[in-house]
Amino acid sequence: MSTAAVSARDLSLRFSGIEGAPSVDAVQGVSLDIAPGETLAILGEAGSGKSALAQAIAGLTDRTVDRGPKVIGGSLEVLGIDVRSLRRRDDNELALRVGYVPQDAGTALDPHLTAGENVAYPLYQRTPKLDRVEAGGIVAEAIDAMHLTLATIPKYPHELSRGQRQRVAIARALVLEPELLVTDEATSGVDATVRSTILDHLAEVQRNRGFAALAISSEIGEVRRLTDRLAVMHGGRFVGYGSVDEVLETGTHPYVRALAALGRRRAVAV
Ligand SMILES: Nc1ncnc2c1ncn2[C@@H]1O[C@H](COP(=O)(O)OP(=O)(O)OP(=O)(O)O)[C@@H](O)[C@H]1O
Repeated sequence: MSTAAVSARDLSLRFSGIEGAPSVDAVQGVSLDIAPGETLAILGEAGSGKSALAQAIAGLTDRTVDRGPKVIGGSLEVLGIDVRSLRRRDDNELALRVGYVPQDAGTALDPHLTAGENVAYPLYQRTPKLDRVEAGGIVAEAIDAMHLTLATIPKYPHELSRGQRQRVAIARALVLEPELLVTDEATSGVDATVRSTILDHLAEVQRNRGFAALAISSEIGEVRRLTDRLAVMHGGRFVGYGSVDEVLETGTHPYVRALAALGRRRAVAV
């Protein structure tokens, strides 16, 4: 039997407060499974703990990054690795196997590097002496997989549109051919048409490569395009978990009811 891509049991995460601020219990008692090749989408209002969960699943905790969330309870295994066992110095194994597209990833690209150099960055982290021609080929393929033209490669982030920057960030997250892709609102701030194109390209790459994915989204329509599996977060907890229809039809939490009503109104409008 193959190992689950992600397995969390009763997981709780806390941010320690900085400069005297109180700590924040961002995630409380969450359990979830993602099988190899499967996608789980997460919906929830601002501040419900989605990003904290995404960070921990990407292996970014207080042990590996500054101001990362601390696992304070339960367990979290990602690609067979106990996230609690990661250390700053040896966290590379997960970093190289999990692609992470953080919130506002496009804005987080290095402004001093071209799009191509941004995408190549993880390749050189893994293999510092990688042949430049080989790296160029891999970068071109990654750019092309997100349906960006090769003319994008020498451009700097400020010369690209927001949608193009998001796609460069996704290409960068995919360049090492990760076994798991974690996206934190990969299409936020991008207009509806471009959003739809990006989702199609992502789905295409996933079909071809078969990686598992955790996709944080802010929109039920987007979730339906990505997957049939949904978790809904509210106040750090899961208030719905299962197939999209099952969650929306049987969920009793007011936030889930509101989501279901919104979905119905949209369906009527279409
Ligand atoms: N680095 C941090 N240090 C302290 N508290 C944090 C940190 N990051 C997030 N928080 C707090 O943890 C809680 C959960 O935040 P999180 O970003 O995970 O929510 P979210 O659902 O992703 O929200 P959004 O959609 O706004 O990003 C919030 O109360 C937030 O203010």
